[in-house]
Amino acid sequence: MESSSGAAPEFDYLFKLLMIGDSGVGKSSLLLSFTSDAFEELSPTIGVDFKVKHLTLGGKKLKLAIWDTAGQERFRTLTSSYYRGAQGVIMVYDVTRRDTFTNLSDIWAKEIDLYSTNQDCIKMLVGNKVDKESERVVSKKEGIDFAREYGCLFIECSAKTRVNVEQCFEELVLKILDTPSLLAEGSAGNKKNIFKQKPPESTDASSSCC
Ligand SMILES: Nc1nc2c(ncn2[C@@H]2O[C@H](COP(=O)(O)OP(=O)(O)OP(=O)(O)O)[C@@H](O)[C@H]2O)c(=O)[nH]1
Repeated sequence: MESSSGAAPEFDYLFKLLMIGDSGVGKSSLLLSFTSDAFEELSPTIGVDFKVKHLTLGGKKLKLAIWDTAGQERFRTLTSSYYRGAQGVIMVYDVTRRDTFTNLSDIWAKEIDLYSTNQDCIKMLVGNKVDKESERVVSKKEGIDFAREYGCLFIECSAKTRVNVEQCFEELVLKILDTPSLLAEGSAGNKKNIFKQKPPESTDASSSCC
């Protein structure tokens, strides 16, 4: 996206990331923690929410368009379209709720297989709410084993304390930067990049809900 004045491009790569997982696991909280360094009580997402984050990683200027989907079935509409063109998918579960972990294989991994348009799409498994260690019911080893079986990256974090939140997004992005087919798609010069898809009110550094 080079400006007509010939100024330096706003970014080298634009990547679309998607967040999925059961309702209440902390997807929106993780996104808020990453984009605004904040943690506050949030209402359940309706449909899909969207934020943009600029960062420099691996010497590249990046623009991340991060789509935060609703976990509640009744708010999930147009599901397949969320996946279109995503270079990375973040699958979140709550380490204090076993059902959110079992639903990874029952629901969320199946959805990725069904809808992801990108064979090389990088998957990141995230066990959230590790600040509630005394209430933990899913062990770190179970997370590691699941990630190995499904070919995902893996991290445990807390949106509340911000432990590992930046690492979660950065490790995913570094892996995307390491994958030539995904890089080509996200390149600023690629006319088919995801801003042709008109995300819901895609305003910079802000969020919108539909
Ligand atoms: N203790 C703790 N609570 C968290 C953490 N992350 C989120 N929460 C809380 O968990 C609840 C659900 O968080 P959300 O971010 O709305 O969850 P969500 O996955 O986006 O839910 P949907 O929008 O319904 O899909 C809220 O009460 C959050 O404050 C965390 O890391 N630690």
